[in-house]
Amino acid sequence: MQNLAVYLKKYRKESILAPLFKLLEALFDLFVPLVIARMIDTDAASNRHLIFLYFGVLLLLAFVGLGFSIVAQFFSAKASVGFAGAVRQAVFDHIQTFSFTELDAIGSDTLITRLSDDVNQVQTGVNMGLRLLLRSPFIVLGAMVMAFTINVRCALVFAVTIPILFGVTFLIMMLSIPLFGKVQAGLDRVTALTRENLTGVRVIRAFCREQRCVEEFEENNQALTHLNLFVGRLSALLNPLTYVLINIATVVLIQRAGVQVNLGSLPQGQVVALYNYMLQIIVEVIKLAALIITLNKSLACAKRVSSVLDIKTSMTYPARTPSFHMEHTAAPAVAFDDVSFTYQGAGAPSLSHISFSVMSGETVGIIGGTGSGKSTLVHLIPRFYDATEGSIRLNGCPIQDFPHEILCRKIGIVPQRALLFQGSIRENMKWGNEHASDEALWQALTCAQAREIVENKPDKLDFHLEQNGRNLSGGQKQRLTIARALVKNPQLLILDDSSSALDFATDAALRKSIRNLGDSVTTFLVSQRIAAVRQADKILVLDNGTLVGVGTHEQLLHDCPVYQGIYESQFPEESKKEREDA
Ligand SMILES: Nc1ncnc2c1ncn2[C@@H]1O[C@H](COP(=O)(O)OP(=O)(O)OP(=O)(O)O)[C@@H](O)[C@H]1O
Repeated sequence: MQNLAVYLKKYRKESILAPLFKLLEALFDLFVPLVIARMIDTDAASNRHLIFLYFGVLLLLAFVGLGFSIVAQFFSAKASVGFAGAVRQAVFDHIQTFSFTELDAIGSDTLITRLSDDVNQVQTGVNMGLRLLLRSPFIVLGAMVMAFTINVRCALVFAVTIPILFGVTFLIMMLSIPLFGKVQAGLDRVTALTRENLTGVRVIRAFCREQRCVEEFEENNQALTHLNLFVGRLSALLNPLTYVLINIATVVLIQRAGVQVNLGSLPQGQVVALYNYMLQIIVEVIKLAALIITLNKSLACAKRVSSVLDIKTSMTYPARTPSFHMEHTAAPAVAFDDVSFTYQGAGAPSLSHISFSVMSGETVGIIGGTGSGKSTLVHLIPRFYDATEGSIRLNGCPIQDFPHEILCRKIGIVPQRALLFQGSIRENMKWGNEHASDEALWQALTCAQAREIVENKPDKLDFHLEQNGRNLSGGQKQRLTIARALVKNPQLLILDDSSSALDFATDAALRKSIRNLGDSVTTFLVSQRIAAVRQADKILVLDNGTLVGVGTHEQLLHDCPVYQGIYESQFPEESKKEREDA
């Protein structure tokens, strides 16, 4: 958790001043019962002015205490809010460094809970901790010391009660700490279900799964509620237990003090002072109990936030570009050499011993059945994942030697799921190149067969896209994401099944304009459709993670049984005719 403490260091001054002012407030509070005792023990008839003086002192103590309390609150709020802001930013920045392997392993739902709810809990913990962590024990122990200055025999009641109080508090704390972690994990599950439900609402309704979703949510929500209730009850035990203990102690105290008052060895005012000290202890122990519950929650949340910061990304990039002479223009644009890849936690490899090379300017089709490894293969090129075995080279240079920005600049990838962000079309297009002119944007849109879509929108390039581009159709989104990748002028363009929502004519026109991009652009077209890849210079056929064929459409029809099978299933008439002709 030291990795979180670093962010509080920036608020060192506030973190010292907040408890300090709280201690000053506490010190003033401790004098109040003494002044009241003096007031009671003063003969009112002969010393009226003294009574008014004590009254004035009491008012002064109250106002000065209030002033200290406000200042302490200011500093603790400043420190805790600033600290939480810095932690939130640090966690967000750190997540950006994660490779897909880490993101897959930890899961986005728990990251959202940790970044929002957990950080908020830590903020509350820091705020309360700075104000009360020292104040409450200080008042409890201070009240005991003051009691000893009044009467040692009565003060012994305090000396016995206070350690028992601390013991009970500690026991409940130890029991509840691990449960708070479980509560947050339960919250992760509920967040995951909510997210899945909201993002998949159309599918859920189409399959009439609303009732099942409600039941599943209810099940998890109930489990979370029960756990929360159990932890709440456990923590709530603290208050009645401490009340009972203090009330017993108060009865014993009054009995002892009463005896001494009867004997004439203790003035009545001092009994009231002792009683007031006992009341102060009750109030502070209640605050302490609330503080401990909050701190427990905060600690459990802080551990979860800290564990995100502890994750080291498995992907590192060099700071410097490989020198120009290391990138050979004559070398293949992309070369896979005996590449295998297994997802973390998956038993079997998703790709096994893949070797092929592609020259600059070539168009490569990747085809294969569902789950054959097509997306996995293209995800290795921009280093979404690193190959578990073998090597991948770009222009003769290992991909691990490219700094992140250079790799990003070289490769334009259009993922299977078209994703656009809230903002104007122009803003989205400029993700590819922030300096791109409108002319360059229109060029990319034209190439991606998206010009008409934008021209028909009321504000053209300024048309506002909703979150996830939900005010566009699936095909429109796909074309805009292709245009976004083209704005980059990438050397490598990867289209991962990104024309699946396009009609045949648009798909054909798109492929034609991509083929015309020129010799400097190497294109990977991932598809399950033969029509989408048949004109590629080279087609890779994947079957269950292995490369079972490489060649042109004609070559593969001749010598790749898997390709033949796909062709027959998609073009039954033609393949029948070809067989008859043969
Ligand atoms: N993040 C992941 N974690 C674990 N296994 C994965 C992950 N992504 C994919 N896989 C597995 O890897 C294999 C290849 O998946 P991949 O997505 O590359 O197939 P694909 O050929 O692109 O399929 P499709 O045409 O359906 O998109 C599948 O068995 C899949 O279950």
